[in-house]
Amino acid sequence: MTTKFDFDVLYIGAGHATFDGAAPLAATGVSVGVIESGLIGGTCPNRGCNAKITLDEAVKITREADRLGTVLKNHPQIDWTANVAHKQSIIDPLPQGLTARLEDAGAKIIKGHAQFKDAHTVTINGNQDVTAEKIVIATGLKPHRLAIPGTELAHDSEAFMNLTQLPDHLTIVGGGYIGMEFATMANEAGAAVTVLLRGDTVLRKFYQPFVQKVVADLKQRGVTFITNANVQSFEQAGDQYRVNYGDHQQLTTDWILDATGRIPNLDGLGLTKVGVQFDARTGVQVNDHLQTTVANIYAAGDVIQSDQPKVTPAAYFESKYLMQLFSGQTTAPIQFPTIPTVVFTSPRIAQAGVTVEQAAAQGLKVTTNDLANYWYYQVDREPLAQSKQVHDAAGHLVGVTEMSDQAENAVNALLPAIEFKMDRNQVNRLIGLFPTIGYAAWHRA
Ligand SMILES: Cc1cc2nc3c(=O)[nH]c(=O)nc-3n(C[C@H](O)[C@H](O)[C@H](O)COP(=O)(O)OP(=O)(O)OC[C@H]3O[C@@H](n4cnc5c(N)ncnc54)[C@H](O)[C@@H]3O)c2cc1C
Ligand SMILES: NC(=O)c1ccc[n+]([C@@H]2O[C@H](COP(=O)([O-])OP(=O)(O)OC[C@H]3O[C@@H](n4cnc5c(N)ncnc54)[C@H](O)[C@@H]3O)[C@@H](O)[C@H]2O)c1
Repeated sequence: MTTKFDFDVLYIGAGHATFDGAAPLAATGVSVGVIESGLIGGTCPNRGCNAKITLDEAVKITREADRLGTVLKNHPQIDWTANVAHKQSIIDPLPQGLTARLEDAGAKIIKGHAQFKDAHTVTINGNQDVTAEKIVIATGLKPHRLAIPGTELAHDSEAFMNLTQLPDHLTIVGGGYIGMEFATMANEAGAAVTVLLRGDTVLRKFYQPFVQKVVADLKQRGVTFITNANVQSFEQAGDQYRVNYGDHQQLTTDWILDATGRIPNLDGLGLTKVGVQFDARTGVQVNDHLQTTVANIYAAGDVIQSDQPKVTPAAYFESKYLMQLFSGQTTAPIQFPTIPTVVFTSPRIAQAGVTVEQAAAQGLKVTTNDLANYWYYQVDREPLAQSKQVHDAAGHLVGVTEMSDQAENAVNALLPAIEFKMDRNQVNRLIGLFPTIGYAAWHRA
């Protein structure tokens, strides 16, 4: 591109929004720099998806072992301390592997905190200027913290996943992805769990009848849900903590997880100085080329204002799009494919495409499959397994939502049919391995 600057493209942040595209971009000969203040890989590998799914594996197994109790001789239990050590052994090598992926492709990694000096220059740790023709803001999200007295006594999801001892009683504020996934893990590992909800809705972006079944199951397993909790303050109470909520109500707990959402990570970035428009709550404004209000500055991943869910598949796709844009493979606006989402409760709830609610509004046909009645879901005795398929008037599958232990795999299997609007003949030619969850899902496409 140019020799006027240190780099053709400089990324701020080294998460999925960067590395999935920055490595192949560097491999095309474009000169690429990546600035990272923390661990290479960002949230997903180090304190998000990979860490969480490793801890969850034992949850899935003990739940299944429970159901197959009459078949299995010894009932397994989760050793939380060992589980956290196992998680650490899985994620520890990831930053090094991702560093190699970037550097082997020719990208240069610069460790430190970046702040804009002008539209082409960022200062690292206040003392080193780096210039680039194009700069990508990919700084992700950080935990939102409740603005109440004692908020410093609460912790975030990363701290929970690093707990070497499981607290006897855990209080979780928030009923979103983190609240529900972590309530599931802590409950199965043996902690008493109380979830404090702002209103009475949990996982509001997921199909509510499925969510209600998952919540009812967690209640049956001992998790307490307090609706309209209006959390007011946290206080130290000896070795424990007091949570003041509602109308002079209190509970005592050993550990508090603030799971009230995540907000754009724009600390000390200097966006106002260079004229990049942003909103502190919703993120950096971008157009349909992921370009900010400053022409040579782009943004991708969790940090952008977008209708897409704040999940790795969206960050991955945006990163790949910028790679294509910067290497001259495209000039077209970004066109998002179907971005699927899943909450890793037990069972999971996964969805892609048109939701059941949207289908109702659009008059589309919704079919229900009671998967618990299907023999393959009876192999591991799944009591909670159902799926909903949405078809358009021509019979194309346009949406699916599933609640089951392998809902993520079922939805993955159906993505091509949704994304490429396959007709009946095409669907009929996709013959999956039998017996598998993918086959079972295709059977219903
Ligand atoms: C607990 C948890 C579980 C999750 N589970 C899933 C899941 O199962 N599936 C899924 O799809 N998604 C999941 N997510 C969401 C997923 O992690 C994010 O969507 C994804 O990581 C976004 O990538 P990103 O590159 O946009 O941001 P990040 O991965 O957050 O990367 C941003 C990077 O920028 C760095 N940075 C910030 N400011 C600066 C600066 N000024 N200078 C230098 N560096 C800076 C940060 O240190 C960070 O490394 C989870 C998130 C959490 C918190
Ligand atoms: N499986 C996945 O893909 C996955 C898993 C974990 C996290 N994530 C990502 O991380 C992000 C953050 O997750 P999250 O669960 O923190 O956020 P979230 O937005 O999913 O949920 C936040 C919850 O906190 C509640 N809340 C907000 N203020 C409150 C208050 N004052 N009192 C009580 N409750 C309050 C909200 O009503 C909501 O239920 C998600 O948006 C998601 O993109 C994804």
